[in-house]
Amino acid sequence: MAHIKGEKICVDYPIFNAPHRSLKKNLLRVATGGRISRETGKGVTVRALDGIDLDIREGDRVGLTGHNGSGKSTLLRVLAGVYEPTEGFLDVQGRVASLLDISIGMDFEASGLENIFLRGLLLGLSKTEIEKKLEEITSFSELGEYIEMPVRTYSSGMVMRLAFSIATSIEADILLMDEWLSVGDADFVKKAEDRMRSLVYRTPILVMASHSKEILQDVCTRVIRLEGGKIDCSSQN
Ligand SMILES: Nc1ncnc2c1ncn2[C@@H]1O[C@H](COP(=O)(O)OP(=O)(O)OP(=O)(O)O)[C@@H](O)[C@H]1O
Repeated sequence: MAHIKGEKICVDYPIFNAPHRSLKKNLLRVATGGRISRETGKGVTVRALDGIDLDIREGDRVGLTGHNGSGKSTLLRVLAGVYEPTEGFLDVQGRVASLLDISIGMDFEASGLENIFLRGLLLGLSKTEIEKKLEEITSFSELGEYIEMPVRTYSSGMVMRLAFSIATSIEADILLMDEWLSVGDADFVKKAEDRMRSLVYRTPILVMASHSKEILQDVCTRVIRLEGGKIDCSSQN
């Protein structure tokens, strides 16, 4: 069974070359960002996550919301295994698909077809799995003969179509997203929306950050609000 369990997760970012002198207190009283600390001997750090407890099970579609700098992307990266918690415990059971930056790792000198393999491998698919999906991904992208051309010859919208078609072809137990994905021109957007929904509803667990109340209400079964790296318990539903 897919499952995410976290206890008192903290993430500190060390800041190199940061000024050691604090600005006046009234300037520091801001509504955004993690807590900046200047401990002697430790240098300057930003505590982006501060004691996060999580218990996410199959069937949960969890929305992460909160101000800029409240820790949403950091939490997604911790769940994706990009960052290790500085403190606390995290157990992620299941195959994780991270759609945090769908065009990362794209080789612009390689063809669309070659990029399907490259991206597929990065997403954790085997070569055989990618071969099985090749036809479907190519046809969904509607890139026609361009699929055999180097990606550097694509427009930015064409690159996103390709990246989106690959990213949404995966099968995973846990899906991580930074905002609802929507790409392409008016015609493509409609079918991209259907494809996103199909992916989200067939994946046992979704964790998605979003600033859109409508998307969170529409897609998620519960919402976690982060505030300065902590869970705002009063806002959970
Ligand atoms: N690479 C980094 N180095 C240092 N500090 C960082 C880094 N990435 C994020 N932070 C800090 O961590 C805190 C949380 O940032 P994070 O990107 O997780 O917030 P967010 O909720 O995703 O924000 P947004 O809504 O703007 O995307 C902020 O205070 C930010 O300044």
